[in-house]
Amino acid sequence: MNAIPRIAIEDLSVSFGTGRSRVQAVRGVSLEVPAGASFGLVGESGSGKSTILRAICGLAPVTGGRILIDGEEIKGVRGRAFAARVQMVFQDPYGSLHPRHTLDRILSEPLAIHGLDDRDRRVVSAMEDVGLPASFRFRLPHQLSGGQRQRVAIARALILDPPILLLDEPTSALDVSIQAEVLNLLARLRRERDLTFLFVSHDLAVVDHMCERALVMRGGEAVEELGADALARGRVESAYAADLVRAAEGFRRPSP
Ligand SMILES: Nc1ncnc2c1ncn2[C@@H]1O[C@H](COP(=O)(O)OP(=O)(O)OP(=O)(O)O)[C@@H](O)[C@H]1O
Repeated sequence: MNAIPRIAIEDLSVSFGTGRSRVQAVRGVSLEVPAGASFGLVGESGSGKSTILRAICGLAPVTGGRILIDGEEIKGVRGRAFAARVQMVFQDPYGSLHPRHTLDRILSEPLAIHGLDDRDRRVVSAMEDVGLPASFRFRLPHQLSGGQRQRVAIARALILDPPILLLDEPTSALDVSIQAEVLNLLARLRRERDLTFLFVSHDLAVVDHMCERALVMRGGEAVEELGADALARGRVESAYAADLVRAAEGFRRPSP
């Protein structure tokens, strides 16, 4: 069984700036995510996790390596076809939602851009899928709680029915009591829609809950790849990954 991975990253390098201010954010990182899998990127702040997601979206200066989606190399400006296949959910839903646009407008816009009809039905059904009441349809982002805003961001990411979600610390800005709800929502949506996740978190406990495999990153480099067994039992090889395991201890796992 040598199925083509949904996402493949080969020897990826990303550098910001030039000369003495040059920062090499990602150094020769490779990974493969099969269709329907959830793959974690875990590591301390500044280790290059978000930069990998941005590079996939064409938002970071790639200096080496390749990015492939379903075996096809992705290069240059990402257009509509890419948006229909890959969507990103950011840490801060407040920053990523237009403050003066109602939920209706936020969710309708991608449908209009992609020329999809039946917008009323699609908007209502997208809200339902993420547990938002239909009565919220004409509210503005500031009239919602943090968790509800992140549900809107997830609904917007899924409205074009993409097979891939890139999730950048999607629950880190939320109250601890809300984090588990949003993680469980994401896990349910993945199961129901057979989505593929590339999931960034600094917290190994969250990655353990959400992912079957993960890459531990530090200083832009891949330190160690962890399989399900290593994630579940904290069986890691490097001292750095062991530190992440210790930091994750004590986290109460969200109930499934
Ligand atoms: N636009 C940019 N310009 C210059 N340097 C950048 C830029 N974006 C990221 N970097 C640098 O690249 C490195 C990796 O950052 P990145 O955001 O990918 O890390 P991270 O692991 O996602 O951490 P965090 O969780 O804090 O975002 C850091 O040294 C960061 O300062």
